[in-house]
Amino acid sequence: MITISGLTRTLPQGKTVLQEIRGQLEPGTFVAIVGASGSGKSTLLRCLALKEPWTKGEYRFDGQEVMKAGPLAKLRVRRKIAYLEQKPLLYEKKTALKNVLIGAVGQVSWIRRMTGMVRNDDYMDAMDTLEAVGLIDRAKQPAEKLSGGERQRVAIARAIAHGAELVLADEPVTGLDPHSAEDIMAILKKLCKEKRTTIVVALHRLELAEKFADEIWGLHEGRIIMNVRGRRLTGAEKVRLS
Ligand SMILES: Nc1ncnc2c1ncn2[C@@H]1O[C@H](COP(=O)(O)OP(=O)(O)OP(=O)(O)O)[C@@H](O)[C@H]1O
Repeated sequence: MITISGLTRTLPQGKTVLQEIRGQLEPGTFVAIVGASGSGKSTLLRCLALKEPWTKGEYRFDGQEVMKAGPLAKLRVRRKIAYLEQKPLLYEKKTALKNVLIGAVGQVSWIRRMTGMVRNDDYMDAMDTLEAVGLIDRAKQPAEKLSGGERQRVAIARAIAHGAELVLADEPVTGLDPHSAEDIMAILKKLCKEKRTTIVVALHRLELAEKFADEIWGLHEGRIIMNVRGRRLTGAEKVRLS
C-alpha cells in the first residue's frame, strides 16, 4: 500500500508544479492520471518513481516513509518501482528475452546487468512473462526489429519479471494506433489484476482512462481536482480537466 499526503514539488527556479498531492494506491489498483498538457502528470509520475525529489510531504511505501529513508532503504523502494517511458529504452541489439532478463537500470544490480548472469528460474519467469504480454513468438527478435507496441510490451514484461509492485507508465500508448493502444492498456490491466501490481498511467486520451482505470485522478495546474472511480466522465468533469 502506498500513501501520499501533502506532496509538493517546487522546481529549483521557484515554480511549484505539484501542490498538496494526496491519495492512496492499493495493490491491484489501476489508476489513470489525466489532465491538460502542463497540468503536472509527468512530474507526478517522475516524483512517485523517485526520479525527481519532492519538496515536502509524506510518501509512505509499504509502511516505509520514503522521504526520510536512508540511501539503502531508498534503493530497496526503488527496486519495487518500474517506470515505463513513452518510448522504452531497450538494448537494441539484444533479444526481447534478453532485455527482460537483464532488467532495467535501477531494477536489478549493476553486476547482473553488466554480466548478464541469469538463473534457470529467471529464464522461465522471463518466458512466462513474455507469454503473458503476447510476445512469446518474438522472444528471440532483437529489440531494434520490434514495433512500438511490441517494445512497450517488452518494457512491461521486464517490469513484471523483476517483481515491480508499482508500475508508473508515462503516456505508454503515445504514437500507437488505436488497436495497439487498447492492447497495451488491456495487458497492463490484466497484469494489475493477476499480479496485484499497482499501476499508475498518465494518459492524454480520456476514453482509455474511462475504459480501463479503476480510479481516475484529474490534475489541473498541479492540484488533484478530481478522484473518481473509473467510469464515463460527465461533460462538466471533462471541461474542468481541459
Ligand atoms: N525541469 C523543468 N523545468 C521547467 N519547467 C518544468 C520542468 N518540469 C516540469 N516543468 C513545468 O511543470 C509543469 C508540469 O509539467 P509536466 O510535464 O509534468 O506536465 P504534463 O501534464 O505531463 O504535460 P504533458 O501532457 O504536455 O506531457 C509545466 O508547466 C512544465 O512546464
